Amino acid sequence: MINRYIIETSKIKDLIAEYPFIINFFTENKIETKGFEEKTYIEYLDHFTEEEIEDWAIDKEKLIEGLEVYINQMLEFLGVKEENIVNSLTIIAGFNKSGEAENFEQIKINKSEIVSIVGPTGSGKSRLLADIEFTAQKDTPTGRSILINEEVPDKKWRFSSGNKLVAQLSQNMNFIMDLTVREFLELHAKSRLVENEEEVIGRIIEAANNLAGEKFNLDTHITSLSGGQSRALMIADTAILSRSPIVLIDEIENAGIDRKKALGLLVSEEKIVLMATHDPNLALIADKRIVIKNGGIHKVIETSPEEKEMLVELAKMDNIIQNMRNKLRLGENIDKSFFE
Ligand SMILES: Nc1ncnc2c1ncn2[C@@H]1O[C@H](COP(=O)(O)OP(=O)(O)OP(=O)(O)O)[C@@H](O)[C@H]1O
Repeated sequence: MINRYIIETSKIKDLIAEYPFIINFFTENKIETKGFEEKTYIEYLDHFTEEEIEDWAIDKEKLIEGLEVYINQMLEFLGVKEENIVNSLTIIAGFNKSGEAENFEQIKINKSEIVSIVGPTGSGKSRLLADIEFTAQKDTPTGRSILINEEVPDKKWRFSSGNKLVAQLSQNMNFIMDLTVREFLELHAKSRLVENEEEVIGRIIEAANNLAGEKFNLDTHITSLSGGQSRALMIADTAILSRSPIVLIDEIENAGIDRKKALGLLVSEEKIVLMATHDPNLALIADKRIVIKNGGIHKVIETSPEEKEMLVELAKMDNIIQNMRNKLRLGENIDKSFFE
């Protein structure tokens, strides 16, 4: 929570760095802070002449109080009450399936980082995700421990349902109830006590349509969404509405959505993203990849500059394939011009 003291004493540039969304408040209230970055908000408000205050009906007290309320409401909405902020997740080594110590001491993953998890079938990728979800403390088959913000996490993460540490996005989204997209999102928004429900629902449907190939709207029934559309909806819902600071994704390669945009959306909401994937397009977007072998973390590879460079070529290849797919879908013929 922010209080009046912080607003009165912080420089405008520090307020913007800490609470970037206040730019919206400034714009809405026609507050032009350019040139005043080094001043406090109060100093800015004090620079107006009596005449200007009268002409523009500037209500200083209202603008100070308004900013305080705005910041606190946004923090509440974004789920960043102080105690819920997760800046880092640390995995402390345990043992592989043969009982040998894992090949590392600890791995720290920071907010807004993407980490991919690779390894053969049955090697223990899901086990690692489960350790994180359960915030293991040497009490799972791997003997690993998980730290949050470099400390043994509060038990609330394990047991509270509305305040989960981890949101899981899995390959199969089976909707049981036949609701419209709007009813479905309203249910979620209500259970998460969102105040500006309409606005949030609007943002989610827009983000989801940005990810999905074919558009859908709020009156579409969720049971009639295609696989790609429902996944896009779940990703947008998780990114925007979920308070869980950590998102685990299980194989989104065949999802029929714009996967890169989906990752971008999740990361822009300051979440830690761990995803099991073997798709080079995604695995190389990650900052690191954890390689699992025989139940243990075998090594951690930092994505190299060369690999990052290859993403450009990979994106072109991916585009060619996507275009071919679209043509096929539309019943057209494919020719070699795709490779030119
Ligand atoms: N370090 C470990 N010690 C003991 N058992 C382990 C360890 N790691 C994984 N296991 C067990 O091995 C089995 C397979 O692991 P898991 O399901 O996590 O594999 P996976 O890599 O997710 O496989 P898939 O790619 O098929 O989904 C599980 O029963 C899991 O509990």
